[in-house]
Amino acid sequence: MAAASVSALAFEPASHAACDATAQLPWRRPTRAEAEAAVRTLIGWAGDDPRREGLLDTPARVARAYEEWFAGYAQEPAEILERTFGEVAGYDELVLLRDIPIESVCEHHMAVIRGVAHVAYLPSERVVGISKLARLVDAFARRLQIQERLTAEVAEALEQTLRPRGVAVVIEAAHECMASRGVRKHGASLVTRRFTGVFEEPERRREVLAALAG
Ligand SMILES: Nc1nc2c(ncn2[C@@H]2O[C@H](COP(=O)(O)OP(=O)(O)OP(=O)(O)O)[C@@H](O)[C@H]2O)c(=O)[nH]1
Ligand SMILES: [Zn+2]
Repeated sequence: MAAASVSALAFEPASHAACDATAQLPWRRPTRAEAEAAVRTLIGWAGDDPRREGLLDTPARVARAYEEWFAGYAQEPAEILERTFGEVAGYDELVLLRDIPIESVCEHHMAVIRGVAHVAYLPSERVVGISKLARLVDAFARRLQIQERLTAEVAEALEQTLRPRGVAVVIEAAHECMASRGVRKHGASLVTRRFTGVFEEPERRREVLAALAG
């Protein structure tokens, strides 16, 4: 469609405090109607006509999809790790969950980050259900992120809630913003690592990295 006809569309105005980065008003979450209007604006910006039949329901679908992609904002990491188990027969060795698939969204381009996370900790008395490690990763991944912060937040939440002797988090992920646009480097992946407690010691760090490598 021609650019002239797109610019002639009567989009709903996006002049509310929720979207205006320069506004002095406190931020508020936009309504669903405002979110859908913003999607119509982006469809127009892409060069298409949001009024055509195939696109009529798209803003509502995108709003629903956002609720899944960004479900992490509604999750409280400490609650995920609330239930712990103390009957471990003295087990005090490494607990390591490897290859947890992750999907996140980069906060610079809102493009997908996809990869795996490895989460390890050295318990002190209590352990957490392993599914909770994956849930914890998701709670932070399903937000706008940079990988370094995602890595640090997972480690910090485990450290604060479980108080283990040490935590190691390694994430390896490909950034769609580097593959489908910009520098266009398919296959490159970013590796980020965070170590706390005993894993700050070089020897223990080597041990956990060897375990992570399988
Ligand atoms: N450190 C880090 N950088 C990221 C992450 N996700 C995306 N980026 C980078 O964020 C940077 C944003 O740079 P800008 O120069 O502001 O944006 P840009 O002009 O779109 O940059 P290009 O992607 O190089 O075209 C880019 O280099 C991205 O590759 C991440 O998780 N961690
Ligand atoms: Zn990006």
